[in-house]
Amino acid sequence: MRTFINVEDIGDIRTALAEAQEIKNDRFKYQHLGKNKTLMMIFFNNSLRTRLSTQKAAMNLGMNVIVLDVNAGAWKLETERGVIMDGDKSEHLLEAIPVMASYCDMIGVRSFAGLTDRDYDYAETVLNQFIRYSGKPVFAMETATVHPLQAFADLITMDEQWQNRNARPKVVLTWAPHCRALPQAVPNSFAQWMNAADVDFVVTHPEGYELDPKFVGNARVEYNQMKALEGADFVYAKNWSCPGVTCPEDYGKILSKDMSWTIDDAHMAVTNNGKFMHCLPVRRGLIVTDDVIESKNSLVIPEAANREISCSVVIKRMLECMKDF
Ligand SMILES: NCCC[C@H](NC(=O)CCC(=O)O)C(=O)O
Ligand SMILES: NC(=O)OP(=O)(O)O
Repeated sequence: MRTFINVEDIGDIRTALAEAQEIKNDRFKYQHLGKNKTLMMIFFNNSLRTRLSTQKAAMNLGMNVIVLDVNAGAWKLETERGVIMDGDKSEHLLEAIPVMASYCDMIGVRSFAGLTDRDYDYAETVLNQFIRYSGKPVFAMETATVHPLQAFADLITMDEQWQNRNARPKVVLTWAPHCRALPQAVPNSFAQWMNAADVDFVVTHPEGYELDPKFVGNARVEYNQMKALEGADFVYAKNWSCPGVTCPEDYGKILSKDMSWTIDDAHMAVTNNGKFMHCLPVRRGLIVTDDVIESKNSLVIPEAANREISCSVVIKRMLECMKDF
């Protein structure tokens, strides 16, 4: 594996899930693979889980880790070409990338959507520059449009919960209100991975929040949230800003703060004793009530714990390929 961005990069899903369990049973089994190899994690945005779980996964695999917080101590980086750099940005990404790459063997990138220029965000401009100019294997640690390490961890968590059940689970991705405009990376990747998994997948959100067809595929979209949640086995809540699919000028905007979409006991009551899921960090009182997130049906902590496992599979596969290039 040379890049990890989309679900196709992981290949057969059942094989990947089996590999995840193998690693979970013995996290240090492949420690020899990373000896004298260095992972560089580059953060343009904040993180708790990704920072810690990725570092832990790399250490389990015997790697050395360098973490760069671009906004805390590094020169401010210009990311666009053709600009006169007379502002506060001292260095261009096109020099910084090969320099950073010269100190490592593998790169993880966190770079959220700017939410002002849809074409720039959906072209994954920053991530693709890392792929093109670093010459190293690169994985997304939440970029402009995707968060595959999260979606893979979510799938591992659901697989663990659903073991030995014959029927396909009903999985509902539901929009929920938030006070800030958030990216679409988490719902995009969740939708992409659920479409690839063997589940009955439904997406619900207010009108105007339609996700990009590239990710939502043929998933059922239901605008009535309560109807969508009926009989759900898994409820995946997330806020996202307007993806600009039906109305490009609304890209990145908050179209609704409708608090009737907040997941509370009344929402969970219509599910099939459904499990509550969220990638975290979550704002209580907006996305979900205290009672639901603290209930025995809440999977938010196991999801976060499985971030170490999903990342271990990805780094392991990249290390295994290194001898090939
Ligand atoms: N990596 C997990 C989610 C990161 C980001 N959330 C946030 O920025 C929340 C920030 C806040 O609640 O202030 C998102 O939605 O994509
Ligand atoms: N879920 C997730 O990616 O969390 P962080 O933003 O804290 O890394």
